[in-house]
Amino acid sequence: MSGPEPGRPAPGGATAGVSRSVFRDRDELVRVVAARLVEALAGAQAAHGSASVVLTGGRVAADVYRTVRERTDRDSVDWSRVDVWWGDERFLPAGHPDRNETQARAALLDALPLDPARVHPMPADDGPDGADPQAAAQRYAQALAGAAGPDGDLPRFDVLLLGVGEDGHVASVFPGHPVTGATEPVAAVRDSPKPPPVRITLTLPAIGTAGEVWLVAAGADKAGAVRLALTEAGADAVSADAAAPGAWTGTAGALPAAVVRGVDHTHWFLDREAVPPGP
Ligand SMILES: O=C1O[C@H](COP(=O)(O)O)[C@@H](O)[C@H](O)[C@H]1O
Repeated sequence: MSGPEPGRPAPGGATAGVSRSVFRDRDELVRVVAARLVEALAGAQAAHGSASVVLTGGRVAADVYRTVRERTDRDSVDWSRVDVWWGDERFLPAGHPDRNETQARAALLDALPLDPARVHPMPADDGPDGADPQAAAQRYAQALAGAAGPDGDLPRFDVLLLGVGEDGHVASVFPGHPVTGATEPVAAVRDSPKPPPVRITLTLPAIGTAGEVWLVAAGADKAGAVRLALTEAGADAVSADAAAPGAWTGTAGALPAAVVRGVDHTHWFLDREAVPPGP
């Protein structure tokens, strides 16, 4: 591994609060993110009495969830005092295998003694609002507001996990899509460039209320987006003109992965393949 201790700020990083860790391979990356997640949730409970996590979808996230499930120390977290939210969802019927909720439940949540009232999946397209993603997004915003304190629309998010798309999207905020400019906490996404076309997502301002934002990316197909995003984040001095073929080739400023920040800290967890050689 290179870089600072995972999940902890880089000393003297170019941008305050943005740091990264690069792991030998995907397995090591997944192991460390799983370990840090257990540690962070236990730490949040020690500090606040409860903890909250915002889950992402995607392949590497599923591996992290399976690894948390298998950890012998996983019960250092009191799972009955964890609030589980989602950063985005594919707007499909409940139980559909492509829903991020279905993936997270199968990989981890079904094995944990969670309080069902504290598990907050985004609505499905056969839910109370039917196939109206705008109404479903509004419903999720209301659920978030209901869990928030008196002064805000959003509850405390201790750790917010993000996968990173080959195009530099995070959650379901896609580069060049109008959702990048959304200011309400939760947005409906139509015409997603990645299937399925209809989604629900936390917006960039909502993501930015999390204490810790962790971006997790593995594999060479993510290297172009990672390079651009780290350039914009100021966490690395790489050239923006070297995006991998097929990856996002727009300007770094338009890349959602480049602009997300946690309130306290933003950390990139990467494997070596996702980090192209520097200049
Ligand atoms: O569609 C989505 O994709 C991204 C990235 O997924 P990956 O499999 O390329 O890691 C994910 O972060 C997002 O939650 C999901 O809806």
